[in-house]
Amino acid sequence: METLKAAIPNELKQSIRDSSNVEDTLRDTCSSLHQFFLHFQPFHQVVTELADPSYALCGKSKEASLEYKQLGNQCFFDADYVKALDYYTQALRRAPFEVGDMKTNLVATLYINRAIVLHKMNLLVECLRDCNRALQICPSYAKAWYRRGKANVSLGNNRDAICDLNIAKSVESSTGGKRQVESELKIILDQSKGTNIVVQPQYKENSLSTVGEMPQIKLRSVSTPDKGRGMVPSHDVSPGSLVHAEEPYATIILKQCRETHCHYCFNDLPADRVPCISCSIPLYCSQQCQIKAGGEMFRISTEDSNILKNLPGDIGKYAAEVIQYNDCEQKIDDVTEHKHECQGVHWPAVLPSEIVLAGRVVAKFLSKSSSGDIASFVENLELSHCYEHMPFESKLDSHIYAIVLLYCLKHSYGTMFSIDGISISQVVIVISQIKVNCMTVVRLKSIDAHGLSDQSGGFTFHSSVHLTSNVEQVRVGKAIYKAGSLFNHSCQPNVHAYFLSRTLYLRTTKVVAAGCQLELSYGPQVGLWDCKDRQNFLKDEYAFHCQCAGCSEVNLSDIVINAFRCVKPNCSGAVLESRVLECEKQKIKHFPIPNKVIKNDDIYEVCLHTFNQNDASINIQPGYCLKCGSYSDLESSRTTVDKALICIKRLQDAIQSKDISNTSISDALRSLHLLRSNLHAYNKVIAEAEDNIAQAFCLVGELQLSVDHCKASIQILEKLYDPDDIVIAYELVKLSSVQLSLGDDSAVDSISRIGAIFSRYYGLHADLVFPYLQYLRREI
Ligand SMILES: C[S@@+](CC[C@H](N)C(=O)[O-])C[C@H]1O[C@@H](n2cnc3c(N)ncnc32)[C@H](O)[C@@H]1O
Repeated sequence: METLKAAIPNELKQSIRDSSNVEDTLRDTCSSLHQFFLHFQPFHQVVTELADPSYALCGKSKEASLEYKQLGNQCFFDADYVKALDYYTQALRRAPFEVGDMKTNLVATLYINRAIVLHKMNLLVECLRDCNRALQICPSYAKAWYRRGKANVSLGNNRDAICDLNIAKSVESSTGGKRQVESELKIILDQSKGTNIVVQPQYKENSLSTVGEMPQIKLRSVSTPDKGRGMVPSHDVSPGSLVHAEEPYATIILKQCRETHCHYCFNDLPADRVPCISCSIPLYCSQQCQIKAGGEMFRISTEDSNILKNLPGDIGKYAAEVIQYNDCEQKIDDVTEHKHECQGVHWPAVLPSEIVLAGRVVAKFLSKSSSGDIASFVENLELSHCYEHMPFESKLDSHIYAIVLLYCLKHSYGTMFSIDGISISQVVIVISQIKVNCMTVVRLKSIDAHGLSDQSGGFTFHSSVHLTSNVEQVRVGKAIYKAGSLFNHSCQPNVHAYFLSRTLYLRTTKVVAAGCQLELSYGPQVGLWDCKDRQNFLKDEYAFHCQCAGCSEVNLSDIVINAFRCVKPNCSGAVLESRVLECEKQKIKHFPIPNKVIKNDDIYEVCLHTFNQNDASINIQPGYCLKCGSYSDLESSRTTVDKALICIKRLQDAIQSKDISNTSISDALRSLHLLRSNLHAYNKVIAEAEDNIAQAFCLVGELQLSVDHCKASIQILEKLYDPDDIVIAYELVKLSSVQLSLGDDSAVDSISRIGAIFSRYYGLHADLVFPYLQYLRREI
């Protein structure tokens, strides 16, 4: 890409810098750049490498698959099942579907090899699912029926096991094999004599289960002068109400999650992950997701399935059920998001995620449009964009990527569209729409103090240890939601956005009066960063200047979050550095002070002097206390704080490496003292230091001290955020787990508070989003 960029003539770059969609100059710059590339050999080279399957490493390869299979076999014989599992998955990723290995289909063989490993690892349901997959490909695969029978025995499903083994006996061709199955059958039949055989339900593929809560609130779109379109409710809405639920228009997994999360539903990948049938990039949690993303199903050879027709009545019915239930349930959507990328080509793996997402948006349009009229594409999408406000580098990148992407898509869509100034400019706009409207899909993950994470939602706890649990938000994907894009941003949001699988849910966290905007946070919010940092982030990421109440009205959090303390011993005033002060001064000037502030408000406590001034004559200087006007030498305080922070960082590293010494804790305690004597009591840095020290004390078993420091951290965060903010609930999760370990009765209060906050933010979905909650509830 850099070669392409460097070769573009300066004159053309200048036109791109000045290009605008409004004045229609964008089409000309797109057309000129396209013409330039057409005569530039390295461009053709780039496109060939990206879009020609013969150059790509993402296709299927029998040789590569067999190599991984061999490595898997070796690890299996060495009883290294974890590695064997991984090698068989890698082999499956690369195995071409139609290829045989000895007499059996290679993919089916690999599923069975992996099923045996899963059985050894006692992952029985996963083992059963792999057997089903092998049988869907080769219904008369005796080894697969046999393995299925063995897994069913381990699961206590004797009835199914007997059926499986009977089928295995019937389809097994060798006498030795038949004898082995017979002896296995005899053992189960003997065991089952005199006992009632339990009929278990068939183990199905993972399903995308969601709780059936539907939004009941009527919303309408309104137009506002400062934020464009926005969404408002038609009547008053109480906190915790579900106001919106939506499936995405298009999604893409983030590169760093490709090996850990399902490429379709974004949930954690299980041990029996399912690779794409036609290329070696995506991994799915189930066949359902694989089919929904790629549109391809395992194909059963008719010749092979005929063998099952010879089975006696009941057993034949049973076999048909095992190998076909997925097909019956599965409704295949013609518009699948991965199909057009799925020819083993390189571009979906190497282009930036946003560009691959733009490809998915375009592909969705193309597969739905009859004429391939790409000129009307952007209009149909009805999303806002920021092309005019994008910096030059982004404008240039989007021109280059739009041309490259269209050439890559051409390989899948042939003559459905022509590549010219019109189509390229449409894709440039789509790229800028993605910049403004794309949501990051996140998952909540809890990590205990020993670094173990809750992968499956199923917790196994030792009765004596209640581990501290840190709640972490993991960014897993990017998605476009068409109606969801109409909700504006606020740094003091009244709506909380979260995701179950790929579905977006929006829930109110405050009372919202009829006609008032429902606003969510695009990332930054009051309490997380100061006003300047939030505004810079929104400018860089979304290209707008935030006009929300949090950025225009004075609030306690923005004043104290980075503040120093006053030199006067008992003064609670905040002292600001110039960077923060500039931003706050703007707000103070426009804040109707006497009306809004009550004298005993915290905010009055930290900047009383400022409020006593007439707003016309406000003259605050960096380094002067906002309450009493005393001067502090911020340079010397900054030096002390920086030194103390080095020490806190050392403790953080020690926590990460689980190597905490008494010296590192006592050094951190001294640093905490220095922070407290230089920074304002509500400064976020103190909260973070308290939190680190709490974690360290927990790890060395000093649980009471851990509780004390955890509480100190929460007290500050309650000043920076709303006391009922979800961030406080995350902190309370840590506190309550240590309190439980101590047998401290106040755990009950902490857990009730967590429950109340979670149900406001996640409603009926709270337990699904954060299964650890169920464990905490059980404890009280
Ligand atoms: C996802 S869209 C929201 C819907 C948009 N207002 C529309 O008309 O389509 C994001 C765009 O809305 C505007 N916007 C959203 N929140 C804003 C805020 N707090 N301040 C200023 N503009 C905002 C910006 O133009 C931003 O690029």
